Order: sequence, then structure tokens, then C-alpha cells
Amino acid sequence: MMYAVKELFLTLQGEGAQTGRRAVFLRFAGCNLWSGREQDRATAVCTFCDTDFVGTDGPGGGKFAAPEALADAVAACWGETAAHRLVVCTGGEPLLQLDAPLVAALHARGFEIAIETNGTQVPPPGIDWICVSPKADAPLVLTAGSELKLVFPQAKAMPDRFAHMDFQHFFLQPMDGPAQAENIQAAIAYCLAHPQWRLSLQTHKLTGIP
Ligand SMILES: C[S@@+](CC[C@H](N)C(=O)[O-])C[C@H]1O[C@@H](n2cnc3c(N)ncnc32)[C@H](O)[C@@H]1O
Ligand SMILES: Nc1nc2[nH]cc(C(=O)O)c2c(=O)[nH]1
Ligand code: SF4
Ligand SMILES: [Mg+2]
Repeated sequence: MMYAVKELFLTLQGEGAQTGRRAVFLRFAGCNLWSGREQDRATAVCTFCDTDFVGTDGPGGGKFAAPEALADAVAACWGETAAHRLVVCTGGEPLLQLDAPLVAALHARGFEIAIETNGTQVPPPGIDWICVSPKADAPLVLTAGSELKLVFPQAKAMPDRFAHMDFQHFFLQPMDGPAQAENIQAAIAYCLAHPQWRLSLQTHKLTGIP
């Protein structure tokens, strides 16, 4: 397996239940719900993406020919500390590339492995933290995990469709974009009326870290 990585960086997890935790972000290139080209955005399944995941030209990005080489790059990005190692695999859609050999290579270097996924692909076994973020009417195959983090509001994916699923945490994350201020207010109102759901703000954007 050749891995195409957009970027690799050290930061704090900005979203969800692990907010504030030191993590290496491994951003894979490519997604199954949008090409990443602006001219295709309006006709994509997922139309509100806030991320550039095209190509392998970001900081720490590149093509990695073997799982050991990519896991070594993740470990180098983390640094020497042995404890509390966390890698967040994201993208793009990480489950188009994350496979069992890479899971094993990351575990061998002491990492807890988290993913941010749109929930349309079956994961390899052994991932430690699964965050599913459903998109519009894209068919969901991952209906259990650690947290469900729904970008809100989405006309074709309102919270009641997911509330019965098998997740430890349920978050609404206001959609960033031109209507962000209204979306934050709408998410607050929803959480006040539906206590199963908590608010997830994108704290890295508030603080200006990556
Ligand atoms: C860029 S996605 C990559 C991972 C995966 N493809 C997914 O969609 O979950 C990372 C996270 O950012 C969220 N996200 C993307 N665009 C957003 C936006 N405009 N506002 C708020 N959250 C957004 C996604 O829902 C997901 O939870
Ligand atoms: N700090 C920080 N936290 C994040 N949590 C999820 C992110 C993502 O793009 O998947 C992200 C990101 O891009 N930066
Ligand atoms: S599924 Fe994730 S990576 Fe793909 S376009 Fe949507 S938010 Fe972006
Ligand atoms: Mg992001």
C-alpha cells in the first residue's frame, strides 16, 4: 500500500470529547464525498468541507511506500516523549487508506490511534477512538463508535436520525462558513432542548493553532 499524505503536524485536538489533547494529525489526501476542487463543490455529496486535502504538498506530506516509513514520520513529529502518544488520522477520508499494517506500525510505536471519518467505509480492526461525522444522505456503515460529531445544521442529516446509534458521546459542531454565527446559535438551542447532545466548537480556529 502506498500512502498519500497531505500533511503531518503536531497540535492539540480542537474538537469533540478529546479537545485540548496533544496529538499528531495525519491528514490523508483524497475523499470519496468531494473531489476537493472548488468547481465540484456545489454538486458534491459533502458541500461544506473546511479542509484542503488535495495532493501531498503540505508540511510533512508526501508519498509513503511502507507503513513503517509513515509510522516513523508520525513518531518523529511527536518527538521523544513516550507517554500519552496520540495520532489523529483524518483527511480527506482516512479510511480510504488506513489499513491493518499501518494500525500495527503505529501501535508498535506506542500510539493510541484516533480517526475522524465520514462513516461510509469499514475500518480495519484495532482503532482506539472512532469519531464518525455523517454527511448529508451518504450511506452510513459505521453506526457505533466513540463519538458521533454531527456538523449542524444539515438538511439531509438532522440529529434525530443518529440519536439511537451506539456512540459514547453525541456532539453538534456548528457548520463553519458564511452562516457560522446563526449555526452556533441554532446548535446551542438544539443542545438546550435535547440534553443527549453537546456542543463542539472548533477550538483550534478560536485559538489560531493548526
Ligand atoms: C475535514 S473532515 C476529515 C475527516 C472525514 N472526512 C470527516 O468528514 O469526518 C474533519 C472534521 O471536520 C468537520 N468539518 C468539515 N467541514 C466543516 C465545517 N465547514 N464546519 C464544521 N466542521 C467541519 C468534519 O465533519 C469532520 O468532523
Ligand atoms: N486542531 C485541530 N483539531 C482537529 N480536529 C479534527 C480536525 C480535522 O481536520 O480532522 C482538526 C484540525 O484540523 N485541527
Ligand atoms: S467527507 Fe470530510 S474530508 Fe470529505 S469533503 Fe466532507 S468534510 Fe471534507
Ligand atoms: Mg480540520
